Amino acid sequence: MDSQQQIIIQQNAWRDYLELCKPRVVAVMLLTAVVGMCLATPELPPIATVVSATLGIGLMAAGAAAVNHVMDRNIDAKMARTHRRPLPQGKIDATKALIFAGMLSLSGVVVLVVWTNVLTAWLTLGALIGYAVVYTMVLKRATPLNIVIGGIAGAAPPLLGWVAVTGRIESDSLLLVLIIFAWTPPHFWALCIHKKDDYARAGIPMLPVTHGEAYTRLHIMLYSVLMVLTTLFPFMTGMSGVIYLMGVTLLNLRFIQWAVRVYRGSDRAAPIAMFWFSVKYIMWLFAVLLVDHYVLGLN
Ligand code: HEM
Ligand SMILES: CC(C)=CCC/C(C)=C/CC/C(C)=C/COP(=O)(O)OP(=O)(O)O
Repeated sequence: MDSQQQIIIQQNAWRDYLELCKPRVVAVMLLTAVVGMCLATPELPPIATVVSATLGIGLMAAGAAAVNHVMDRNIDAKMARTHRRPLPQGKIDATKALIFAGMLSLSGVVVLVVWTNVLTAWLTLGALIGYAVVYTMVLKRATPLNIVIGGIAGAAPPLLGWVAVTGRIESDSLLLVLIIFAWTPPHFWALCIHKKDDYARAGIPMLPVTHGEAYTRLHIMLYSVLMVLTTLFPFMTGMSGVIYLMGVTLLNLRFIQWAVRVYRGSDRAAPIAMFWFSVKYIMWLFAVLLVDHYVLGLN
């Protein structure tokens, strides 16, 4: 093998390791964490805290994602959506991936303990265990309520960002957690309807597999309404102002429109379109929270 071929293989190996980190999901989580940091204080949060907390939370979230790739490698091999991942393809073996996950997670803990604060490190460790162990190893395989409960881990980043800045758990930060917590079931179940056969083949008890599509569509609708209600809390408590209210109302109208289309069930493309909209929705919602915070300077 010549040196050029070796370089190409090494470049591809890095791409595989990056894939273990679920970089796009983690990036959006970090957006919600940074917004948590910004909303925690009327001034700009200290830049050193923003850097260390983003790095630490990012490393630990990536570590959790890599553990998920290891634990789910046999399931992933059976699903069309995931069978090309590095572990099912044999591009990375499980031991190496686990060492990689351990290194990411440990360096994340060190960054948070040394440069952020210990409470943030503990809470992020809780989220890591919540996703990598409680959701991935237990709930995902056990109950169709897996993502309702497991969603707490994915919803944690705004709290983690907030605590990084203040050192305390404050009630306003929990409102942001609540929004992502209520958003997660419609986000995931929409995809799940589209990928129902995949999950059935892999023997994973996701809601459309265990309770059928109609039941799942109804629950997407119910959780969407619940989510819309939770998005009003930041305005009702005075944490955010009218810019947020106007922005989130537009987003909510579109979300409910998608939920209705999915609920009706006649448009086969609606669930996957709703899933992709849900990703844009959560990014825009946190962007609007940020704009509102700095333009209106309410808290
Ligand atoms: C336990 C809770 C959650 C579950 C079960 C879940 C499930 C999923 C699944 C199965 C995908 C498809 C991944 C793929 O095909 O690679 C996905 C994509 C995505 N999720 Fe979630 N999700 C959860 C929480 C979150 C949270 C909290 C966020 C961000 C705040 C998020 C952001 C995203 C993004 C950005 C994508 C698109 C990734 C891409 O571009 O490929 N998810 N989610
Ligand atoms: C420390 C911290 C903030 C931890 C959160 C970690 C994290 C990356 C959560 C991601 C949520 C997610 C994409 C779940 C899907 O898992 P799945 O196994 O159901 O989906 P898959 O089939 O695509 O792997």
